Amino acid sequence: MAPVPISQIKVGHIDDVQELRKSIPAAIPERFIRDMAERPTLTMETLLSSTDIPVIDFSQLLKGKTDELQRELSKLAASCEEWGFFQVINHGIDLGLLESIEKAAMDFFMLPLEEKQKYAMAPGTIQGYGQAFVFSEDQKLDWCNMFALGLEPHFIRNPKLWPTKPAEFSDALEVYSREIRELCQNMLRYIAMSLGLNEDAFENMFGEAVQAVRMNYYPPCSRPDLVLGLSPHSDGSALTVLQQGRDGSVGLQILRHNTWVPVRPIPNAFVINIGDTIEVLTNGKYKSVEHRAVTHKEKDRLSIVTFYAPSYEIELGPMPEFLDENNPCKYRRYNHGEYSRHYVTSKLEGKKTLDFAKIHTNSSS
Ligand SMILES: O=C(O)CCC(=O)C(=O)O
Ligand SMILES: [Fe+2]
Repeated sequence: MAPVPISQIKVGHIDDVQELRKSIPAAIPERFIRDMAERPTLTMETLLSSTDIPVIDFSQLLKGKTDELQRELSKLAASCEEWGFFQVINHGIDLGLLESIEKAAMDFFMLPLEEKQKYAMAPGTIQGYGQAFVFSEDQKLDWCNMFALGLEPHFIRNPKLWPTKPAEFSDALEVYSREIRELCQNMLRYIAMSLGLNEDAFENMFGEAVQAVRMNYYPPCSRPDLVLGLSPHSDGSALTVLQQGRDGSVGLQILRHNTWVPVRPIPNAFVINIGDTIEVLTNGKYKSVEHRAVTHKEKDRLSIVTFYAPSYEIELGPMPEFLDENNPCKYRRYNHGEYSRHYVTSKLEGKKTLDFAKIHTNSSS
């Protein structure tokens, strides 16, 4: 998340969805109502019939040079190639930490609006409380309140946006983000191995990696069939780690073979997905898959999302290992800081942000 000073943006009035829900529970202002083509289908049938995203057992990856490791690496390769998403179980992160960050996030969202607005996200920026990615008055809004903070390296932090309430918030976030950083580093090592690369290939390339967190709170919505919790997008990161609140609704959906597939949460597991950076580096072998969030009539939902990305300074493009006569180069080389800036100054619109790097050939779509 590069700091982007944008002054001339007119976003119009943005209703706070929690306040809307409290004052007029049935109201859905026009700006939240999606065009027909974007409205979600939310049948029980979809939920029951769809295949679950793959599950990776992290404890199997830790097994050194064994058959178990090889099996799990093959599963990881297939998950990244065919799904772009997987859930990670037995990740070894203390469950107490997951609970404490969930509580801190939830307690923050439950504070009075005046308190949360002390940390308001300025229009066109992406840190603080509010709705990110809104750049015009006619843009549709998401049924979501967000609270986002830059974490690493420290220069991306804005200390004024770190809340003093709840009192445990900052400490919980510090401890949590250290553990998640390590998980990201480990996962990138295994992802490199699953590609037949040197295990340090990504870490060596990334420099001092950028890490940010976004907490998304989706209150219940009286017409979940008309709105989206979060617009379709791919992540601008290398890797994203998502923790879902306990007892929340099923809300995350991924686009697979042109169908929106719900991700059913496994208790205490993380959902991990490939971001745009890995798609570019692998020349599209591993894909950053489009996803969105939907809302629920009675239940609310919380997600705590960590984005892990290369340092802004690095230049990247497809690695030579993924190029040959059958696999022509699909992306140009670019500076990652520039891509980050492009990402955070564009509205969420499917995989459109990656057009920034795509080389358009006659045969490519
Ligand atoms: O809340 C979710 O499940 C999706 C969140 C997400 O995709 C994001 O924050 O980038
Ligand atoms: Fe996302």
